[in-house]
Amino acid sequence: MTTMRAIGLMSGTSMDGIDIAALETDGETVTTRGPTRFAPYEAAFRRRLEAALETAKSIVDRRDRPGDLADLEREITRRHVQAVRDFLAAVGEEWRSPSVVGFHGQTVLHRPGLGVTVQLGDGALLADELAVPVVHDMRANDMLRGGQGAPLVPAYHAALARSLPDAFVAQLPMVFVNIGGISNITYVPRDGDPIAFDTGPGNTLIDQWVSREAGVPFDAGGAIASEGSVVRSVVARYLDNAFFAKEGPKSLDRNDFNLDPAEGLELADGSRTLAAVSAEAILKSVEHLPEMPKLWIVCGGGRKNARIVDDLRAGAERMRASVAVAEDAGLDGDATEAEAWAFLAARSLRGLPLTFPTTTGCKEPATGGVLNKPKGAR
Ligand SMILES: Nc1ncnc2c1ncn2[C@@H]1O[C@H](COP(=O)(O)OP(=O)(O)OP(=O)(O)O)[C@@H](O)[C@H]1O
Ligand SMILES: CC(=O)N[C@H]1[C@@H]2OC[C@@H](O2)[C@@H](O)[C@@H]1O[C@H](C)C(=O)O
Repeated sequence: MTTMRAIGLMSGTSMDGIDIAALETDGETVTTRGPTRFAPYEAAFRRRLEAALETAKSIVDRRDRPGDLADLEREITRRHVQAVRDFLAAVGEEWRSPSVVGFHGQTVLHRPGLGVTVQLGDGALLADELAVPVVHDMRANDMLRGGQGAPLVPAYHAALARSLPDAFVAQLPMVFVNIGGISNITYVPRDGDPIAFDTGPGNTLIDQWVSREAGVPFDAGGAIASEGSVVRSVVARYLDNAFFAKEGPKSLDRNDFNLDPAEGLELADGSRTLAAVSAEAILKSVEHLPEMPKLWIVCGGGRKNARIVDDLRAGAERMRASVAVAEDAGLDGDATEAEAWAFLAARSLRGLPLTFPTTTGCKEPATGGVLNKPKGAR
């Protein structure tokens, strides 16, 4: 199978902007990881996206677009068009004519129990504007086949794990951790399919906390948390949630956890405590794994919060495992999800499975995604 150049676009639950990454792949192995870029959302647009989560609660049919959601969908798509144009203008010649774009869109509602997941993003419009085939809506088919519709990044994590230098491959079974707005893990065994599930709140509670209490969008480096102490009773209240005892596959909506248990804490103690919640929620995942992982590789914006990573390291050490941030393994921890969407688009074009019974709970391995050919190619 010949390889293709693919672009992946991720606007995740942190709602901080659009991650863009290019990949050369055949959808099974990763030949080259290409250039990346981040197009941030300004504070006002982030607030509009947050408001959309409230509006989206009234959605019954996933095609419903109540309130301003139809306008917002066009605006999100327009921003992706611009982000890709800026990206293509900045990259080397060899990356300027991608074969396909994998488009995540913005999740505004995720209710796996009801079989509903909604990502705002108009794949046909993006394809027409860019004059490139676009694969979008990659979660829906998995849900139709009995899956959670998330996480989808495990197929890529598994391919990445096997592409790492020998010293890392020797540490299978390993776990990839993505600390985005929500955190999720992929357990990669020595043989067989990966096991994956969402593990709990990643940065979203920390972001909401410092935004409200200090007027900043995130706790850069974990500096605010570094001034505070962990309040164990609050961590215990968060971890008491029935979600953690549940076996995977399982997935979360951004609103499944909120700041209630942290109310009344002082700024720095709140940040430190929520960082501990993020780390401990991830570590608790071993209760649902067949074997202790030897290595945890940490991707996503949360790896830049030193307190989360410290807590992860301390917990992993107690389990005789080590923690590496993505860059220690030669990866780009900001781009992993966008790369995954490029990889999944390539898989979708080939009709390969995006999800597995062990990653989302689908009945059998399921492909997915909607292919939008640009005007003129239809
Ligand atoms: N320098 C930093 N220090 C601490 N935290 C950071 C830093 N930079 C980014 N972050 C955190 O990372 C978040 C963005 O992470 P990321 O882009 O991985 O999330 P996402 O893709 O939106 O989410 P998801 O994986 O849930 O879809 C920010 O909202 C912020 O909380
Ligand atoms: C419904 C939805 O958008 N879920 C996101 C979210 O952010 C992290 C976690 O929750 C994960 O399940 C998923 O994203 C990643 C990219 C995934 O599907 O693998």
